[in-house]
Amino acid sequence: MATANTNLSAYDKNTIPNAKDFRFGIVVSEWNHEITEGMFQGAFDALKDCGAINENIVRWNVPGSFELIYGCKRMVESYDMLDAVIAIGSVIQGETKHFDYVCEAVAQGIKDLNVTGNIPIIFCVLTDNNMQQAIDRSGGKHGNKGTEAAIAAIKMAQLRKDSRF
Ligand SMILES: Nc1c(NC[C@H](O)[C@H](O)[C@H](O)CO)[nH]c(=O)[nH]c1=O
Ligand SMILES: CC(=O)[C@@H](O)COP(=O)(O)O
Repeated sequence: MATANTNLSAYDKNTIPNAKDFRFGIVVSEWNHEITEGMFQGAFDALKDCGAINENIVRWNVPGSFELIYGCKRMVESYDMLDAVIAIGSVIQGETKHFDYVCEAVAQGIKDLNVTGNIPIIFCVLTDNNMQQAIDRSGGKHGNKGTEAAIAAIKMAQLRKDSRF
């Protein structure tokens, strides 16, 4: 099912673990900042709504989506108590192949962090054909990808905790 048939902000709190004891990192790309701020707000609000406290949510900014990889890596290295990190970016198709390289790099880079690291890194990067698609997915008619990412972060934090021996 495509996002057009889904509301990215829809969640049932009864099915989500309480987040009050978890610590979250959020790394936000400044490219297309009106879009990434919308997703940051969606993520922050959902974490709070599910029980997370302000003191347990740390935010860093990076210049573009390509830098999310290093930003997430350094954040995990700098804070030893994080339970999940959300990488927020918005890549919008331009005239050249730059879009493909940035999208490919950030997806592979964040995948690599998940494979090699111990902290789940959530992929909250919109890869849109145009600005309208980005608006629709960052608090617009299709909801907010940031909300969806926050719910994924809570579920993965719980999975990580439950999977410890
Ligand atoms: N065009 C977009 C970019 N480009 C910038 C790169 O992410 C990167 O910051 C630069 O190449 C320096 O390493 N970034 C986005 O997040 N969104 C775009 O649409
Ligand atoms: C996604 C991009 O990297 C991008 O918007 C760059 O635009 P262009 O390909 O026109 O230089």
